[in-house]
Amino acid sequence: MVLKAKDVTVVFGQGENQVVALNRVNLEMNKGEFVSIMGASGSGKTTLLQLLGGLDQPTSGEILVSGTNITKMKEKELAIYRRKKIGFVFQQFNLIPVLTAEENVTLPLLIDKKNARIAQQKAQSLLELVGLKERRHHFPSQLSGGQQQRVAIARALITEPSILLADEPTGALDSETSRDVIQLLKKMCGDLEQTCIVVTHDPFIAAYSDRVIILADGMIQNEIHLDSHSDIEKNVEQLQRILVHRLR
Ligand SMILES: Nc1ncnc2c1ncn2[C@@H]1O[C@H](COP(=O)(O)OP(=O)(O)OP(=O)(O)O)[C@@H](O)[C@H]1O
Repeated sequence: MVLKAKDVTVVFGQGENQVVALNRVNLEMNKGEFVSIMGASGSGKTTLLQLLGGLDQPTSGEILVSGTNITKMKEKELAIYRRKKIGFVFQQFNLIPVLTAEENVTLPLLIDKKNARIAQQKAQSLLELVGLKERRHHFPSQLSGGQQQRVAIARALITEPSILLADEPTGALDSETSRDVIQLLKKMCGDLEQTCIVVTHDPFIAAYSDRVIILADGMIQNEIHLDSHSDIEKNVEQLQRILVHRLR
């Protein structure tokens, strides 16, 4: 098991303004699993992802990553954890506009003081894997949304993280590009045996998962196991049937 959340609670604010964003969540994820987190707006999806990525700490409970309790870590240690173990992909790509695709992908290794030439070679092979070899010298503004997200995926994978966290990675893309991006993410994570956790509102995206976790009011309301190698359309239908009742 690569990740375990034990009785995790997150409370924001105080008194009348208090919001319980996560309420005693328990979760386990295995190496190589591809998991989606769904739920209505405000159900706690982003909060959960941020905890798992070490961007925030729970009010109570524990998060264990490969057996290490990250909730006990100080900020400096957490920053190292994030840099070495976690890859992040966001809805808005978050590429640096003045850097080329290749420079954006290289950056996490340079920040980690790795050899520049090796970083460049690694970036080039990742950009080839995501289908952007010919565009590696383009700036983000010269790339389509789907291409920018491919660069962001390559950037997230360059440090060989054991967990890849994606918050609405297809939220800014049209449906056809979204499908290409989620298929790429799944293939890359599968090839590299990484655990991938995707927050999404879209059943067409969640349909590619091994497991879908549905949050409601900060609690896990339902877990659906899918055969992600089977007919994706069948998975979409199954999810839509369940979500019609759950996501009101
Ligand atoms: N920094 C914060 N301060 C106060 N309340 C917060 C904070 N962050 C999140 N919340 C609240 O916690 C709850 C869960 O928020 P979260 O962003 O995790 O939901 P979500 O499921 O990701 O929503 P969405 O789908 O709209 O992005 C919401 O009620 C939200 O208003």
